[in-house]
Amino acid sequence: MTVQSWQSVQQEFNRLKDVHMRDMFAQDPQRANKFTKKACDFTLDYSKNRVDEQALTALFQLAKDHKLTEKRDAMFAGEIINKTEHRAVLHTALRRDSKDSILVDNKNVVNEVYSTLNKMKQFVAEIHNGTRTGRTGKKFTDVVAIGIGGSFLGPKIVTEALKPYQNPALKVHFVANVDAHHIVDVLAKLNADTTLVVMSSKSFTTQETLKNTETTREWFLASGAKFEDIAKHFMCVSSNTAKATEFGIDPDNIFPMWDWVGGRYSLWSAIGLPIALSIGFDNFEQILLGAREMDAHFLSTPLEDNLPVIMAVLGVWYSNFFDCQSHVLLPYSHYLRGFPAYVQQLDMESNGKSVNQLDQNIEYKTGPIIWGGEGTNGQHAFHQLMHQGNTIIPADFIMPINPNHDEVEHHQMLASNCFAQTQALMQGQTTAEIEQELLAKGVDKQEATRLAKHKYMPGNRPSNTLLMEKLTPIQLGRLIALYEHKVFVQGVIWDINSFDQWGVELGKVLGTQVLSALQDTAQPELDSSTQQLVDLFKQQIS
Ligand SMILES: O=P(O)(O)OC[C@H]1O[C@](O)(CO)[C@@H](O)[C@@H]1O
Repeated sequence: MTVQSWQSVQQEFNRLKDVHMRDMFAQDPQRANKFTKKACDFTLDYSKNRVDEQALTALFQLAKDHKLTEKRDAMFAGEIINKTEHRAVLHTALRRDSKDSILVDNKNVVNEVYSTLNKMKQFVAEIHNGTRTGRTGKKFTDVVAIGIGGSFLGPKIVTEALKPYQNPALKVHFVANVDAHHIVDVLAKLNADTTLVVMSSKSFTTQETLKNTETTREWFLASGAKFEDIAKHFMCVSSNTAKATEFGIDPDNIFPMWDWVGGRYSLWSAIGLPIALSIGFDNFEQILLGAREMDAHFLSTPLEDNLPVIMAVLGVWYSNFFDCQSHVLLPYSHYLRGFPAYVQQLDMESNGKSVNQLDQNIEYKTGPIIWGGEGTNGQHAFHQLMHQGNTIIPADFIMPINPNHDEVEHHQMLASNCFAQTQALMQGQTTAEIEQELLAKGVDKQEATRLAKHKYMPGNRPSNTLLMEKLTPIQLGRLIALYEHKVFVQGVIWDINSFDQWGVELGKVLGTQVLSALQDTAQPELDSSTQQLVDLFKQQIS
């Protein structure tokens, strides 16, 4: 980080670190209005953060000094910004207008994107209208979507979030884990004659995905199908056409992916095929359109009014100055219950880094631990620590104002809990207030003083509230793109490469070695603890 920007923000932190948001609200009746921005049908209220205009100015300057706008434009233009894998980063090309042009190796990638989208569109229509059937001529009723990480989380959470748009005649089942309890349970309910399998793996080397697909292929053949029937039932999305064909997938059934799309940024590509199969291609296009709108907002809005930038600089403020370790996502929406897990991969796989773009080790904090869960459930579980634990956890409260049901009172209760949690986190409750309450209830003075200590709510705990009118395909596209860009901005400020993921590789290599020890096909050198676990497993497995 440039020393000057760092120092300016540090000064702001020193000025504000002991100021309570209660006092900020009391002193400025315009505070909520001042720190609320509307864009892309979102309202972002970030007034319950420990900042004022001066601190925010320093934070935006930090982003400017890290050449945010230049780096953002370089990403959108297809420059090789992933410098450890020597790749462009162009998930935004997946949602561009068909008339646009972005050149990678002298090829307009937007044309490739649209030829794949057209192939998806035709495929989805054929499955939905029954012109493409299974081997016995029956219409498909189920899709088993196999993939993991970025080839799973995006399609799964989007399909789940858009339940009201799902086609009831075609049920999509997602399977990721190599733990066969999942695939076995899923397949047990299905009829192979009416089941379509979509295997998604950008690399086509991922152990879990290959194994689950093999198991599904065995199940399919055991149903009486012949080897040549596989072509009618197994589709695949991959950038590794050679490996996919070698595996037995018909080349016509391979939907392409490109190395300029990272797995965790890929739901907009053919990796989104299970989404389109579930909610229809028109709705899938709406998701792309929403993301395109958020891209336009990110590209053209001054940093001070730019939603992903505001959320990003606030995150940096808490990680690097308040020393916060985690960030919690709290969707007050059952349909968005998977969103924290999605952002967890997006953010932690992107920004969990400790070497900068100049190949130097860095000491400052980078990506926070992302976690969360749906409201109000969390209020009866982990919110205790958010309110009274001795660590600050910045929170994003996310809520659609209009639900997809007619239970008005339920929704009012949901909203009141969401808003009240932001209020409780911000204002807290002083020991004097608590003591007063206890005395009024007839508790004696000594007991009231003692209890007040335990009931004390420090408050001053920051949160953003992100409201949307309704959770629709277009709005979900905007929401996901908002978080993608937030992660990008933070990566720029931390001067890291947000687009590689070397940290997951060693586990894969060692996993293969340990497997050879479990299967007695090799005797790798293992540390005594790992060897002991292998021996125990082999002794006790029946
Ligand atoms: O699509 P693939 O190549 O099977 O990879 C799945 C996931 O595995 C990872 O490489 C991590 O192991 C993710 O980045 C990726 O989304």
